[in-house]
Amino acid sequence: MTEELAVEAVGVSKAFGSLRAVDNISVQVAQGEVYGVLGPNGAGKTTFLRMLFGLIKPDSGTVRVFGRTWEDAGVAVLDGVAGFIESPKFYPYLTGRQNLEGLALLDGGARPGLMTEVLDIVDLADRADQKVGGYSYGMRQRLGVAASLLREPRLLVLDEPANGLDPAGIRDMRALVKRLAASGLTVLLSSHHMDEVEEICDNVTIMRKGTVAFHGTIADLRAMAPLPGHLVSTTDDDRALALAATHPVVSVRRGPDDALAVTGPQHDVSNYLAALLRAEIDLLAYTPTETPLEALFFMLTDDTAHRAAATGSTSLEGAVR
Ligand SMILES: Nc1ncnc2c1ncn2[C@@H]1O[C@H](COP(=O)(O)OP(=O)(O)OP(=O)(O)O)[C@@H](O)[C@H]1O
Repeated sequence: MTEELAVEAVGVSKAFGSLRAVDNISVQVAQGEVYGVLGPNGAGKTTFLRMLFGLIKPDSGTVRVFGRTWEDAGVAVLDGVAGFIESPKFYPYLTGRQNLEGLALLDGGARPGLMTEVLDIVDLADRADQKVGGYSYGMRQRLGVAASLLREPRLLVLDEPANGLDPAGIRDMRALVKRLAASGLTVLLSSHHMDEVEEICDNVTIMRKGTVAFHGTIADLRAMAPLPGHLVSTTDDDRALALAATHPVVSVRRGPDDALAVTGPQHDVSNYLAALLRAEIDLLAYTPTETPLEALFFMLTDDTAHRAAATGSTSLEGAVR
């Protein structure tokens, strides 16, 4: 017998007036996997997650969570599901532990030892008795995960958990999600960072303007990604261009800002750069442009504003491998 899916959304749509925020989305999340819903701002990720939690009702389509629909089971659909949409909210004048105790009480109490366990998991045991008002944004996000874990869920749903975090906060949040996944918990998270999804997810749905732009494994996604690109400045660009003829796998063209745009498999690019040095052409600057997966994300989602902000780059070159 095949195992019941954690989430099965079939042909789900939601419009706000004339805006089709989610347009015929189908997603299957298997138990035990980390599933990413990726897309730029306004792609429809939060609207989709809201429908899973029953916070809004789809106009059409079916959402099943562990086999149950809202129509059949009502709020019992959420048995075994926890998480947060947008940022979790806490009382700033209470400690982290007091906030969690209050939430546990509302849920009918937590089993002995659970509070300590969840504080340990989210790495807040040392700070649990300090007021939340003094917590960093990352600590509040982690406390939000702790609050979800108090329900001992089988499925954890996180809406952009790393949004607004500094690099250390992002690192801690990713490490936390990986720990939770390793413990067997199913995690469904939304993100607009390709690197986050690549690092922690098994499968991904990329959304663009309410629709699915890509759906598959991270390995499938990598296979579609364009080759890595670099901007290179040398002491003699004319000779560097001429030398490119002996490295046919590598594409070398004049790029923006007088740099040479060098594209190709990483190993061949390295060989080409070594050949430049042997020919006594020095490198003055060497800058990777967006990563191949970032480039693919921008291609799939047509997210030009985000892309310019993220990379300062204006063109995407390179063959599809
Ligand atoms: N309650 C609402 N009423 C009207 N429009 C809405 C409502 N909720 C969302 N939208 C619109 O639906 C679209 C999708 O929004 P949604 O928040 O789902 O996107 P998102 O992918 O989560 O974006 P973000 O990364 O910015 O959170 C947006 O254009 C948004 O303005």
